[in-house]
Amino acid sequence: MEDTISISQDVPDLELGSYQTEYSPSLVEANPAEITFENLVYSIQLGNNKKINFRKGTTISEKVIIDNITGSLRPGRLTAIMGPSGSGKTSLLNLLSGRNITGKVSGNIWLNGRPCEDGALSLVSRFISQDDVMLPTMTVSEIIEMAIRFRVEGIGEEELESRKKHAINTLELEKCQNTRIGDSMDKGVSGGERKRTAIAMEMATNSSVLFLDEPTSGLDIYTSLLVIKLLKKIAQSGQTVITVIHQPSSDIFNLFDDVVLLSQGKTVYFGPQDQIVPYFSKIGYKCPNYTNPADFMFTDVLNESGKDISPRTSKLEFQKELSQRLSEEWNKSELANSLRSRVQNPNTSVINESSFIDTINSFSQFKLLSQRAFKNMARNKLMVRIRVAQSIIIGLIFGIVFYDSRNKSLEVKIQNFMGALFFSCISQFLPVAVNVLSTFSTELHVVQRELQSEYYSLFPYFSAKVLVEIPLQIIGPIIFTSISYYMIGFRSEFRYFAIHACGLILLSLNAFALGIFTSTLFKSITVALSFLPMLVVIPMIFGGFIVNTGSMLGWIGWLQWTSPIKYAFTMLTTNQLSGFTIDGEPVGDEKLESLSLGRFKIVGCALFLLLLFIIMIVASYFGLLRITSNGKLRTKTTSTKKKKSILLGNPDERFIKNHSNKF
Ligand SMILES: Nc1ncnc2c1ncn2[C@@H]1O[C@H](COP(=O)(O)OP(=O)(O)OP(=O)(O)O)[C@@H](O)[C@H]1O
Repeated sequence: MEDTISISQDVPDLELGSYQTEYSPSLVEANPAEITFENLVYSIQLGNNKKINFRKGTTISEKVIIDNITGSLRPGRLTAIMGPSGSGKTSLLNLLSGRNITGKVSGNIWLNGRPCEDGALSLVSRFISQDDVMLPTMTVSEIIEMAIRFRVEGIGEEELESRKKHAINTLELEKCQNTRIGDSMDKGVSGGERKRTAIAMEMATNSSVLFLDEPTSGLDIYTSLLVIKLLKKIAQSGQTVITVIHQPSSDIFNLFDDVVLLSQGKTVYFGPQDQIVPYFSKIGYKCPNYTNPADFMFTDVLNESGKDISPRTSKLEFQKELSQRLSEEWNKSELANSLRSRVQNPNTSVINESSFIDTINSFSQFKLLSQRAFKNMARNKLMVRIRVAQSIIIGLIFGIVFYDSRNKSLEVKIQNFMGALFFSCISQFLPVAVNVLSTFSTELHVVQRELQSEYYSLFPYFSAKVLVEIPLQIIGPIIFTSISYYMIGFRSEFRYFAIHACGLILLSLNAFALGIFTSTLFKSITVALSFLPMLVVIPMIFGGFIVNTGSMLGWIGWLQWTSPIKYAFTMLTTNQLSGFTIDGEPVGDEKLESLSLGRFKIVGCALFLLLLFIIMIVASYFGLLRITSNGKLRTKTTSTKKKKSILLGNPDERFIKNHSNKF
């Protein structure tokens, strides 16, 4: 066994046909890394949704997802994790890579014999998730370049170019390197190119271990084969490559060095790919000639197709019994014994600091993220155009509808002014909140993925996002005010115009913050969009125009002080009516008094709008922190320093006596 699964530097070169490019694995300077794990158990508490097993009359409050798995993943080898849907493939990958763990974990994981608690493995590994979301406005080349810049502090242009070129060449992305990623509305690269870009992003920086969750999902057979061939090349360069895969074709299956077969969270097979057919044949499952071994495992072994299930046994129970039986067979096998002895004698070679995946400092992250956000906004012409067009069109409509109100009778003039001021506020609040919510919800997926991949941290991202968006929220109200203000006939001196524009700008910033905050409340954009009207209608009702807030019941009237529309409306109305007299009569102040807008005047209202904006931005930050840390605001994150000290430290004592392995 030791021979069959030993690390082979002498793996024969693959026939890559037209994909054979000049490939120099020298870029990967990372140390070879062996991941070993023993008795891994991962279970989820079912909490309030306790499942009741009516037959046995017991309450199950825990679901075991990974059930006592032991194994070794070695450098230079491409390992496939396979199994039926729901068998625990993604959970095992997450467990090994230390991502998305929401349940209880027991067992041990080591990297070259060092205990990998506290997510230390993330320092030397990259994870490519199934949802390869990327900013649609960026090109393949820019995405790879950004990934490198986020990893290497102060990288020189020459090295950057060489790393980028290497990644592009290796992943066969030359043809589409200047094509934008695109999305469903604006088609960009193909699905296969997108997948390869995701791999290129991660392999452009050194890493000893590469985890992939279904890299071939949604791809045709030909492109899937290409992707797996590329993974094989990466493995041959010395990395440990582990991929979850669904139903591979026989060509793809033959490329794997090792296979992990799971059923109901249990190990059914864990060893060399070329031993799988003999192994199952030995325990009574003979693979027919000319049959894809992967198909054979799914149909003949894991489902025992053709076998009659007793009508008294449910499919689930049958599956459980079968998994139990197959895993017992596995545990008794010679291959399992060899694997256990491998786990007891792992490679314990030193891991150099050069193998650690770095991130740049927070200020450099902020700089890069601001540049990216500006570029993204400049390219996202549709959103900018919509914002500008909205301001022009609504400004013109207001100008026409309320045209020259100044020269109407006093009653008409005041009625028109009130209507124009209130709906000016609404026009700079509602559309902004909806636009921000819909665009930010899409961006959020990208940010979540990048945060998980530890390209940057949330604070630099959020600061850059707010900084870059502020100008857009300023331009809209300025355009709107420039068009409508003088057409309506508001006070003509410039200072009144400036105060009017400032009030609307501050309101627009509040709408921006509300849009971001709402997107952090819900996982689904549809739910968030349905919830938003409620968050907008309440400030509208308490805005001071629809209902006289002075007449409201005290226990509900306080809500007016939380409404940014109220402060903006008060600011704009005071700006137009304060000190307005007719024949010495203080008509404007009387009107203001009758509106019960409160004692805050222009400056006070501006300060409150600023305060509400700050509160909402801080709330948005914590909302983002909550959703990007899986709902746990105070997640225990281990510092990079601690992770480094774990990996640079001595191997576990139990392995020191066996310190004889060499790759
Ligand atoms: N956080 C969780 N809460 C509850 N159940 C979970 C959780 N995570 C995983 N599961 C359950 O654990 C089982 C294994 O899930 P996992 O996603 O690992 O399976 P999989 O083999 O990758 O499936 P697929 O091939 O369909 O993606 C499934 O039944 C899933 O519903």
